[in-house]
Amino acid sequence: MASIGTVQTAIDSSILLHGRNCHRPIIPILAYRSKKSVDAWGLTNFHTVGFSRNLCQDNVGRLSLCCGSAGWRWRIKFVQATGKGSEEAESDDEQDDALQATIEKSKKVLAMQRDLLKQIAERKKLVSSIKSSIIDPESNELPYEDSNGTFLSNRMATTEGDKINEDLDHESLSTSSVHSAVNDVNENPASTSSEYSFANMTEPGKDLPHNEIFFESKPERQLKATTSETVQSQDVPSALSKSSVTPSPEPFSNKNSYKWLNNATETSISGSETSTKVDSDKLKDANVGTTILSDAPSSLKYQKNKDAQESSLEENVKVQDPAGEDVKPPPLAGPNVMNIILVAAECAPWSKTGGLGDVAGALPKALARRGHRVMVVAPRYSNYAEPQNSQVRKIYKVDGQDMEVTYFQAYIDGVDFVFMDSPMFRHIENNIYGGNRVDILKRMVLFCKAAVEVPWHVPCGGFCYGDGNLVFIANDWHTALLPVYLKAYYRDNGLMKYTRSVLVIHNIAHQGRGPVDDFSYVDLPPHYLDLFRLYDPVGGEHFNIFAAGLKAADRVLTVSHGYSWELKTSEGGWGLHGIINENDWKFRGIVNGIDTKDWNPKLDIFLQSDGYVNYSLDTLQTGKAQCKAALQKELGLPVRADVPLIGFIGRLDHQKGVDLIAKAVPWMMDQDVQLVMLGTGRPDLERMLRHFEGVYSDRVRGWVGFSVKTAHRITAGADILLMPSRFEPCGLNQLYAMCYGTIPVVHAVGGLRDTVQPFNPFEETGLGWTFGRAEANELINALGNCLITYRQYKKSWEGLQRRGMTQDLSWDNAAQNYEEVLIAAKYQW
Ligand SMILES: Nc1ncnc2c1ncn2[C@@H]1O[C@H](COP(=O)(O)OP(=O)(O)O[C@H]2O[C@H](CO)[C@@H](O)[C@H](O)[C@H]2O)[C@@H](O)[C@H]1O
Repeated sequence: MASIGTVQTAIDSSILLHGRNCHRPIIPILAYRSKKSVDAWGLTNFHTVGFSRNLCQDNVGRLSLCCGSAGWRWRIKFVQATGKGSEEAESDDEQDDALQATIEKSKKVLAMQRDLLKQIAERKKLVSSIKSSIIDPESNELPYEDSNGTFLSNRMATTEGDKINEDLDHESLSTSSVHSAVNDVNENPASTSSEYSFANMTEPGKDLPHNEIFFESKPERQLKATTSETVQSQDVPSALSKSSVTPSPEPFSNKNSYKWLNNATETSISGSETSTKVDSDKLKDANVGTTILSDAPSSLKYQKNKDAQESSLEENVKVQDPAGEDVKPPPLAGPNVMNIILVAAECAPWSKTGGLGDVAGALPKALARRGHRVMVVAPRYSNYAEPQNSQVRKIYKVDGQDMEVTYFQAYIDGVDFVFMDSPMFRHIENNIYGGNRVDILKRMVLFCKAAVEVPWHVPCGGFCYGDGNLVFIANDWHTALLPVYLKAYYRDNGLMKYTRSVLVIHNIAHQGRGPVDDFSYVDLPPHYLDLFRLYDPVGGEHFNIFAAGLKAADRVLTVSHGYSWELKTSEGGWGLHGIINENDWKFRGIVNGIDTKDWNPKLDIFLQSDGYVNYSLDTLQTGKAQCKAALQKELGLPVRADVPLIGFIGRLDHQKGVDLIAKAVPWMMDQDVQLVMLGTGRPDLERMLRHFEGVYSDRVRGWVGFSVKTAHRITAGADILLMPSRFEPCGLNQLYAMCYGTIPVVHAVGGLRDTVQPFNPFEETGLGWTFGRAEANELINALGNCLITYRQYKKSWEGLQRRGMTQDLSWDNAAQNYEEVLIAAKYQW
């Protein structure tokens, strides 16, 4: 057989092959790929699939082909029977093709290398021009706390900073113009709206004779999906978004950077097989591609990340070195590298009311360290310093009204942080769960509807995540609608088939309950009501968002082993235990980690002024003593080294057992101790804190408010941390305390039982004191033993501190466990 041409096309199109009309039969040989893949498909991927019966040829040589399913693209090689008719002839032909392809590939690799070297040179020029024209942003790097105690970075928080932000926004516009130019050459069918319509949609796997090949090569697919399968465009039609408003591009404020970006982008998504492959290697290389593209438009970020970028580019060149001398080690996740999007209503340090914010700020970084491409999506409650306006806007319906969202983004520590801006989220930074039930519900409807489409619409580092090899991690009831939307709007309609969702329970006590009529707000097909409808003796029949999320999610996690057990009991499940038990097969507990950069006595930025000092295990005795004295001084307590200083940090509510401390206070005051309590919450408990401070002004401080700085300082300065929580899914404060050589006294429940092994004086083991029932006398008993050890057994005390400080509490272990769950979800059909 002789090849007479190769054509890449969508199906159902007519192909004109001039002068090829003859009497011998023409046979199309097809190679196919999915909608999402931008992977190179070499000649070797051709499969003879015998579609000749679908091939019509008119008398001017126009071939029309009718096969496959809508939305798929095909590569078609046309061959004519030569008369040889033998297998030998066919194999000669294939060898010729393969040789030709290899030569073409080599040429393109060389061209690509030349391009990259040119880009490096241009970049170096740009770096030096930026150096001479702007202030070094690193010089003003220390974070500060705003009036509400919210931890922010003061970089670019000044008027001057705002100006820089504006400039950067202009540059982001230039990015979007590059993206739209790039769309013209983007072959990904997902960017063609008709191909994504529900009506046209048929299951690709069903129509393809070779779908088994597609599935068999999963590990390969997932790696590609994480890198090159990502979608370039914001034009993927949305089942939910009404329209997209993209402002017209403004003039580029930095021609050099635009030029560089343009080069990089063109190279990255070149339609040729070879360059696509090379680029996928580049992207595979631990977010290298992301760094290059995301940073290019911003001269400031560009300067900040210059070292990383230079080495990235050099590594890219090395990776493509045909000699292959310097091969980078594979990511820790190995071939299971995925695109991960964590969606949460709060994310530290930008927004935080408690532990969820800490988790959303830290877990993604640990997952990124394992090699995954990771994004966090959170609402933008106020003007954050780092994130830049991506100029992507979408409109979603909430309760019949059009709501516009705009996305801001920053790339920090290997993670894409995407913040969703909308009038609904603005100006509630001090009360992010505030408002009436329906207001909160509507906010979460908007957040989840939009979040599920972020992987299509928001290019990070120049490339959208795409929906292949993608897993969402939703958190608590606020984002429990996400798994439901993923299913109802997309997967039920054959879309986002390879996207999975995991729902994490941080606290089952808040469930998004309401009357059954609330279903009208969530905008779902009527039969979905069953997922939400729940009956329990307390609430009767009601609407329950957490219930629906637990059922719809592919996997469910909670934040400790102890809590995962408790959730299955009628006492611990708060009405959802039935659903959790029914879904036990997909349920697991993973103990939280901590951010060992933020919460580290050696590095803690809040211990660098006002008499506080950083300390480590080596300087524990002097350093911690100095912090204690600084805390006593700052709070106006007598500065005494010998008095045990007891701390409490947390929400003032029933969960945290503050009332148990209140009952124990009279006893404590007889023990010659100092007590410092920091918290906000129930007004009666806030009043109680103030009352104790008034009555025992020389021994008690009750700080009503939310202050991250004070939380760090209490953790460092206190000797003992009390956590008498009635239930505690994991608890982070006891973990922070142990890292700072502060001994926890806790109710042995949930994650507290998992993480605080009780002190055994005979074997000198354990990490703190625990008590079995949430009762004041039990707390008094445990605290009494703790005080005796503090006063009389100094060596044992030091041992407790040492053991606590030398634990590995980082997120790295937990991230590996999360990865296992994400992989399980991915292979679940
Ligand atoms: N007034 C205040 N000022 C400053 N900082 C304050 C503060 N009050 C609390 N914090 C901080 O908020 C965080 C609280 O985290 P926790 O894990 O103890 O509880 P939370 O109940 O919010 O989280 C839920 O989710 C987390 C994460 O999964 C689980 O560990 C936990 O058990 C579950 O209840 C800590 O970083 C603490 O320092």
